[in-house]
Amino acid sequence: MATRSTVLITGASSGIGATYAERFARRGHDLVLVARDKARLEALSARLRQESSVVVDVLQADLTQSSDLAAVETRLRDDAKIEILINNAGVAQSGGFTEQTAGSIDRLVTLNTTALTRLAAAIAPRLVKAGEGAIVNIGSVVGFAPEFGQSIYGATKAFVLFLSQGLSLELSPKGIYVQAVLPAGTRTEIWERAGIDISARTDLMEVGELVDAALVGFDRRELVTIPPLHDAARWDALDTARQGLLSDLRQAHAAERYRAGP
Ligand SMILES: NC(=O)C1=CN([C@@H]2O[C@H](COP(=O)(O)OP(=O)(O)OC[C@H]3O[C@@H](n4cnc5c(N)ncnc54)[C@H](OP(=O)(O)O)[C@@H]3O)[C@@H](O)[C@H]2O)C=CC1
Ligand SMILES: N[C@@H](C=O)C(=O)O
Repeated sequence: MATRSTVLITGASSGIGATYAERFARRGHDLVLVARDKARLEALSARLRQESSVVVDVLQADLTQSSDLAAVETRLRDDAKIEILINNAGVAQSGGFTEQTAGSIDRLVTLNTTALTRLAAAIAPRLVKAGEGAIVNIGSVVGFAPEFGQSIYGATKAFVLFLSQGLSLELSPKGIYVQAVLPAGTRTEIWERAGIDISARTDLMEVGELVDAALVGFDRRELVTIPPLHDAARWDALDTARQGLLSDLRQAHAAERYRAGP
């Protein structure tokens, strides 16, 4: 990837996305920043232009709205300078499953999965044609953890991990790097936005530390980056066990244990 290739970051007005913007600007990358809050995007852009002398473009978009999503897809398809997509925009779940409404479910699923997938699909063909580029999808350790009680949110993050692993198998042979980043609790506005009280939480990672760790994985071209996981062997063992299961699954007959009988 060109040293000054442009990075498009969704959810760039705060938190992890805004921190990615700072870090890539420091690395000399031009930026396209996407979110709903144009004032915050403009303020961040002005600061980064001044601090890092990079080109920063603001693209206001609500990625749950089809016309806005289509505009970002068009930018990803048409702007040959964009070689890196940071698929970051996301919302957490407020309340339990039975407290959800059609609207809250649509927002969670549309932003965290549909928009992320559509944007990856928009840039991938152009990156494949160029033979280089990167797609970074921000998942979550909650995607491993139905026990954490955010069943829909966690399902969207399990989707992000699965999609990233699948895209890597399909695209890495064509020169495209795909990374899934799985943070654990990180101190950002996502909690307040979801009405979740974190005042008693002592286990939240600071967002700068999170993004810096994610970028270490990025620079190493790691497929699944889990910044809070100190023992990488734990993930390796889990994914190896998953892969080991595959050969047992394609069977013409049901398992004995499911055979109706006396
Ligand atoms: N913080 C944490 O503990 C963890 C976060 N994550 C993931 O990290 C990612 C970033 O979240 P984080 O930085 O923590 O949270 P923030 O709430 O700080 O940032 C979320 C970003 O997404 C944008 N956004 C929200 N809704 C929309 C929308 N409809 N259209 C476009 N942009 C939108 C927000 O901007 P605006 O309101 O201006 O649109 C904001 O820039 C998410 O995918 C989240 O699931 C994963 C694990 C842990
Ligand atoms: N965003 C957090 C949960 O709400 C997380 O992914 O840990």
